[in-house]
Order: sequence, then structure tokens, then C-alpha cells
Amino acid sequence: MYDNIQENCAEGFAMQERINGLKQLLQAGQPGIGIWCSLATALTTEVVAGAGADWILIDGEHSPNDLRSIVAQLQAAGAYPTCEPAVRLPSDDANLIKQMMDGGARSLMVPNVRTADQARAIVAAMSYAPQGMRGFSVGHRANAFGRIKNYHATAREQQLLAVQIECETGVANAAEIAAVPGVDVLFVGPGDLSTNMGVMGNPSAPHVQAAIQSVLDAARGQGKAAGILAPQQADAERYLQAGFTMVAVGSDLGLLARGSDDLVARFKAR
Ligand SMILES: O=C(O)C(=O)C[C@H](O)[C@@H](O)CO
Repeated sequence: MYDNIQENCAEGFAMQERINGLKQLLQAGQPGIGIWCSLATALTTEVVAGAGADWILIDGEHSPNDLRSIVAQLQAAGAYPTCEPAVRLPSDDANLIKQMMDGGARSLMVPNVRTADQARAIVAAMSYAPQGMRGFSVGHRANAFGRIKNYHATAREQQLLAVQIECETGVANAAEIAAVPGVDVLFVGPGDLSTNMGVMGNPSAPHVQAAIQSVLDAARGQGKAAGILAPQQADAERYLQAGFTMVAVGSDLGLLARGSDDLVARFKAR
């Protein structure tokens, strides 16, 4: 017993990486209900992470976020370990992927993925050699500053990659993209997809709905999950019923903006 204590003291306190509950849900075909976080502050993200959702999305594409603000939100969300904080990167840049992952982001969303080769490059950027080319650092927030002893060997197990399908090329290649090892979710970006299909911001258009269905079919055909952002309850329920499982059902921005609009309107004519 004394030797163990001595050994542990010598090695420092050893930890295990937390299980990615969202990845478990999606791999079991179960829905994961999420909330989009666009307000780019640790406080608002902490408020949302405490709501009981299965995941949140910290948006690095359309929100005034940078590496530091995203790490601060990851720290804030850490108070609620049953809520997985996914981070959307602004692009598929391998260096950004490295920085975000070292900062503790292990569930990533990458916008506008169009080909299987692009998806393979993203998976490689998330993976250490020999599977990939993620730069090695001995200690960072991702491995609890060196306290998760086996992190580098097991990191891939808890990683989740959601690639966004947001244009007709991505839709056409969706099955090939879904087949790429390491891709876990085909995530539809309804705003960009409808815009790129000629009906800006209108994913309800029949030809866009057909494209969304084909992405769902492609994902499920490869045994992968499909996801979407659906801030209208009726849409979210319909997509969940259809088989989407990674579904964002609202956003901090929408809740605050519409909620404050409605509150003022109850007391003041606009
Ligand atoms: O294309 C989309 O829609 C998305 O990817 C989601 C938006 O970018 C999100 O910021 C809500 O507008």
C-alpha cells in the first residue's frame, strides 16, 4: 500500500478521460438534443450547459469567438459533465483543429464539407501518427495537463466528428463522406444548404427537403448519425421522427433575442 502511494505520488494523480456521452448516444442510434451557443461568452454558455441538453455547440464560425473564448466556454461547460460541448470550427484548417483539440475540444463540427477526401484530411488532422498528423504535445488542457496518462493512445475513442453538408456537392457526395472512417455525423446546415440551392434561408422548400432526406439516407446507409439545426419545434420533432439524432433545437441567441422582444412587446407597442 505504501509503495502504491509512493508510486502514485511520484507519477502524480492519474486521471481517465471522461466518456463522450453524446458519442455513445449517437452510436446507439439514440437522439442527442442540443442547443446552439452563439453569444460567445463563458457565462451564457455555462447557463445553457446547465439546462440538461445532451450537447451544446460552441460556434467558432458565425460567432465572435476565438481560441481563448472557446476554451473559456469549454471550461464553463465542464461544470455539467453530462452535456458534451461540441465546437464548430470556422474551417477545416488542420492547425485550427490542432489548437482547438489541445484546448480540450474533442467533439468537432466542421462546416461545408464537400468531398470524402476533405473528410479524410479532417480525420487525419484529429489523429496522432501513424493514423494521422495531429501535432504532439506532452501536456495541454485536453489531457488534463498530463494527468490523463494514456490520452495520446486513446484520444480517438472519445472524439466525435460532425461534418456539415451545406451544398449540392456535399449532398451528392454524402454517402462517400459518411463512409470515411472517423466521420461520426453528417450534419445538415439548413441555412447554407437552402441558400446554395437557390432559396436563401428557406430549408422548407421541397427540393431542399429532398436533399436533406438524401443526406439522412446516406448517413444511415453507412451506419452513421445525421444531425441538423432546427430551432422551430415542429421542424425539430419532424426531423427526430424521420431519424435525425444529433438535433439542435434552439440557440442562446434566439432564446434571448426573441424572449426579450416578446417581453418588451407585452408592455410597449413597437
Ligand atoms: O447553414 C446553417 O444553417 C448552419 O450551419 C447553422 C447556422 O450557421 C447557425 O449559425 C444558425 O444560423
